Amino acid sequence: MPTVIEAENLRKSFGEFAAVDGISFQVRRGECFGLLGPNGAGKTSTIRMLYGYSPLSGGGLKVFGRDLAGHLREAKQRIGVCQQEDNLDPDLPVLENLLVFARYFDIPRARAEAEAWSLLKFFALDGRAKSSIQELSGGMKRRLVLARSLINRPELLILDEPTTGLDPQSRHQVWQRLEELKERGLTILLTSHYLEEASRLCDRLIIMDRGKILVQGQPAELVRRYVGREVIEVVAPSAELRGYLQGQPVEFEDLGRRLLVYNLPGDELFIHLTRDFRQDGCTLRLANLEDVFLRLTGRELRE
Ligand SMILES: Nc1ncnc2c1ncn2[C@@H]1O[C@H](COP(=O)(O)OP(=O)(O)OP(=O)(O)O)[C@@H](O)[C@H]1O
Repeated sequence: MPTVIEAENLRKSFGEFAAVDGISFQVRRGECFGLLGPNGAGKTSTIRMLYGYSPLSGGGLKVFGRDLAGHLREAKQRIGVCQQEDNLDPDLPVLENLLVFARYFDIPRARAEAEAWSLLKFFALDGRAKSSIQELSGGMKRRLVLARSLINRPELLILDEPTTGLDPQSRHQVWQRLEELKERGLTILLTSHYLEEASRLCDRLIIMDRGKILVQGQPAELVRRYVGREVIEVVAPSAELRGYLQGQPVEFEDLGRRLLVYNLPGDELFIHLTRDFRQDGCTLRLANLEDVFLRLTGRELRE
């Protein structure tokens, strides 16, 4: 499968500080690729380089098979970008926001109008075409920004935290639309600090922390490799339970108010804990990407 993005030892520094500290990854055509990590991991700094908004401090970057710096103008015609902040024009109604944006790509008016209406329909905003931006809810604004990022029919869509700040219902609505775009073959690169978003949408992802890549791979595979199938979660663990676990052939992560037990040999431990440490409130759940981050760093993804 052809490669859409090839990042080789990519670096971004602000003075002495390395926000992106030599990361390498490839995004293939048609896949949804994620950059997952806590606040400050370097996700936004990375993707700003990918769409030419911020120059590299070091390393190499090819987009659509060619060095990005050497064909930036042409590449920008083929990329859609949705930044974290809703930078819509508050002085223009919904439809005009799309049409004005289309001018940056020299899209003829008639084609821009047809495209804009089709996008408004796709994002369930066609009833709002004449509304002012101030009248829109947070979810509608985000869907409009997404619609705007598709006005030039991009081959690559870059999304910086597409659902941050949205309520769960709006978030699911955005996920459904992104899944449909994926099915149509669009290549998507997104950043996120929601593990559910990353697991659901991404074919492959990298987990970043402090400017570096911790791991990369398919979400389910990473969970299997670093955590296993299930995890016992204990809320407010007692000293007795902690003492008991010390003597068991399991690994656990003690976060103080929460304790997580990994690499469970079978059901016996959970049965034992729920029987003999009933007051500790143990639950058994499926392992997830948050556990992977915790296993690798000893810290929580969302602190
Ligand atoms: N223009 C800048 N000048 C100085 N430092 C910066 C600048 N932009 C980002 N940083 C720093 O670089 C680091 C990475 O920031 P970045 O925004 O890339 O992280 P992030 O993973 O996208 O986090 P978030 O989820 O909060 O957006 C942070 O420590 C941030 O303070």
